[in-house]
Amino acid sequence: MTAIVWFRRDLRLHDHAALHAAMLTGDPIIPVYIVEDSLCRSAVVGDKRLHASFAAIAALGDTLAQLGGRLLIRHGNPQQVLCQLAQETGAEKLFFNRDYTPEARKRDELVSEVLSRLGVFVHTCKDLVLHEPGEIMTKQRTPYAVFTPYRRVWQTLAKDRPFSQPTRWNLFERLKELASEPVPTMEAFGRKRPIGPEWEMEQFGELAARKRLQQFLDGDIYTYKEQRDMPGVNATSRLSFALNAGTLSIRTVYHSVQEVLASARGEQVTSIEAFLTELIWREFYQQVLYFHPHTIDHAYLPQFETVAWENRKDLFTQWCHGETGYPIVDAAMKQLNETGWMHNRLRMITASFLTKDLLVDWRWGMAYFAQQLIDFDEAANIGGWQWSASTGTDAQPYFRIFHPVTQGEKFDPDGIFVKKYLPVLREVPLQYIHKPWDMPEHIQEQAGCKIGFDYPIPCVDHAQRRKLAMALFQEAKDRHQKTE
Ligand SMILES: Cc1cc2nc3c(=O)[nH]c(=O)nc-3n(C[C@H](O)[C@H](O)[C@H](O)COP(=O)(O)OP(=O)(O)OC[C@H]3O[C@@H](n4cnc5c(N)ncnc54)[C@H](O)[C@@H]3O)c2cc1C
Repeated sequence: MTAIVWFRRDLRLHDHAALHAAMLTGDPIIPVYIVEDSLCRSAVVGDKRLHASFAAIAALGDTLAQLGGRLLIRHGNPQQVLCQLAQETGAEKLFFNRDYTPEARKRDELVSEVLSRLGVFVHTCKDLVLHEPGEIMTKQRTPYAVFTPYRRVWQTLAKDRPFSQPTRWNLFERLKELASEPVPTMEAFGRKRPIGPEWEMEQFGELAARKRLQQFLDGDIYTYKEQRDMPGVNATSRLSFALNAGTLSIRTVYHSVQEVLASARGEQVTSIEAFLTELIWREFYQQVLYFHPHTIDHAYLPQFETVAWENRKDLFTQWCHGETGYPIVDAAMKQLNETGWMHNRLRMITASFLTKDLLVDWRWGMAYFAQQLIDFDEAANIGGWQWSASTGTDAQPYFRIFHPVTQGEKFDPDGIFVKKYLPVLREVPLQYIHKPWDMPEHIQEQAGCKIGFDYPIPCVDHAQRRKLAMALFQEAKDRHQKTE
């Protein structure tokens, strides 16, 4: 018998549930990745995000080649590709790891149905999370909508251990004879490849992910709690791409952290626990989306579905380009546009600013993040946006609105982050760094930064917009109450 292992958001060989399950059968294995061309051509996926995925696929292909194997690459719709591969090779089993987004579930159900009809045994595994949607429910068997009680239950449950590595790779012997496309390239899809050492292919593979985890465990995890909100310090794990592309498994991360925790003392323990809490948020949002698929483009809280957003295109464009005149917002958007990643505190600040200061619909910002982020994860992105826009589960209340100046002063007190991404502000004295419009003219001259010329005048007045935002939310709430 032969088993196909379909790689998707799990681009690694270590601690891979579906691969492990397939190996246990003792059957020779055909590893395959299916490229969905329409997605690679779609503007919904930006160049940086696409490049990072291609690089992770290439790294997996290289590792398999070093083992004397090969990653088959095929293009097309998954059920057709997999049916054809099963017929071509006589494979009677298909293994893959479960994914929980509405689109992925639809695709996987179809694949399972079509292949089962062909007589192929379809085996799916838990791999993306430690606890799947449905494993943690309230006493009334409803999904949790509030994080803290969800977290409490999550913490009490036993966790799967990482899977052991096979000592011998039993790969399909005619693997090299099977037709395979080359690893997809940016050029093939008419895309621009980002340039610079940080974009080298090896930065995105399994090996790089394991190194990043080790570095984090050797240092920043011990100070995570006090430094995690400071974008200038850059002390978070930066594991989000690896966890979403699956170049690293969540079991490996969790159990490695547990080992570090076992020998930690005092403040270190609180810090490590704060990091673990973030991993729980990741799973919390997976189950929110699973049970509330409409939150993909509708507010979780129905009372805020009809907020009368202004949706001014000019303001949205200024936000996308980092030209709002508020340094912490602009520097954050530059970080996103240049690196494909943004610090969590800044994701909250920019999302709050777009929705509550610019009064632009959260769905616009969410789509922009989805295009730009290399660590894009549908559930986390929806969760983060709806939290910031006050429309989601356990969200920031709509009347608690981030002040873009005080957020900057609190979380980038030395202006290190702002100066890094907005070099035009480098000579601006610290007292003005988060409100450069307050600089007297002679200081603007000394700093080489004329407001309105070298750096924009704020595009809106925060105090006014805050009042307007609160009124719009209140109106939506009142409208909803009347219709109930
Ligand atoms: C508006 C908005 C949009 C977001 N979009 C995404 C997204 O598309 N993809 C994504 O992975 N995260 C998203 N997040 C969550 C968070 O910002 C990132 O996971 C985090 O910044 C990644 O950096 P890190 O790996 O250094 O995080 P760390 O602080 O080191 O956290 C470790 C891991 O925990 C998980 N995590 C941390 N914070 C959150 C969170 N708030 N929600 C869910 N999981 C979390 C991630 O997997 C992360 O890698 C979003 C947050 C907001 C506010």
